[in-house]
Amino acid sequence: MHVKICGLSEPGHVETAVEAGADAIGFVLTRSPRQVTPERAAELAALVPGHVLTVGVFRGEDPAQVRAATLAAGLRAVQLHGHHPHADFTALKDLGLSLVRAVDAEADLRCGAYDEDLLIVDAPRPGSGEPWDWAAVRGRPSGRWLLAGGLDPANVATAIEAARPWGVDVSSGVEVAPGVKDAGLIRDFVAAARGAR
Ligand SMILES: O=C(O)c1ccccc1N[C@@H]1O[C@H](COP(=O)(O)O)[C@@H](O)[C@H]1O
Repeated sequence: MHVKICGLSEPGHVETAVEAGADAIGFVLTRSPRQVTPERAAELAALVPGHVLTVGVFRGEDPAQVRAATLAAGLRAVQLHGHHPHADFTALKDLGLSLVRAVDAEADLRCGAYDEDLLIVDAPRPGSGEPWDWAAVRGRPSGRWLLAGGLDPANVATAIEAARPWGVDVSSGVEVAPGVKDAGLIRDFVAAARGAR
């Protein structure tokens, strides 16, 4: 089970996520209570070992803005939220980074349909912490895909059982307030996701 912890902004929480065994760590580079500057993301990404993927999270920015921020932060993957056209992914292909397409359940759920390397199937409002009907997508996405949206340490095993994803992604569910992560919740989330059947 691939586990991504998203929206980190403090060095201690990055270290906690790495120690807990996260496979990917997301830095939000778009408007959000979790937004960090590319310079801050670069400082935080420097704490992440090579086996853990560092991801820049965007929503609504054009490819030129995404390119500039991702390169400034030195990240290894780009996550585009919303209904970006195929051309936006094509425009970023030459970066040689992993491309992640993050959409709601109404979108095309074939991983790779937009030349992306990884698909995230998320709630209609990304980063809101709102649970949704995870079981509704069971069997629909193809390829490597992460389930996101309203997951937390207490419900992630149920969500995995319901949707059968390749991995999971969380932001709000490991926080005590919007944008304020909690080390214990990060550890609990990784352990619960890994322990799920
Ligand atoms: O986390 C954010 O603030 C955010 C903002 C804008 C776009 C995406 C964002 N995060 C992504 O949303 C889901 C997690 O949502 P939740 O808070 O756990 O319900 C995940 O894909 C994050 O990468």
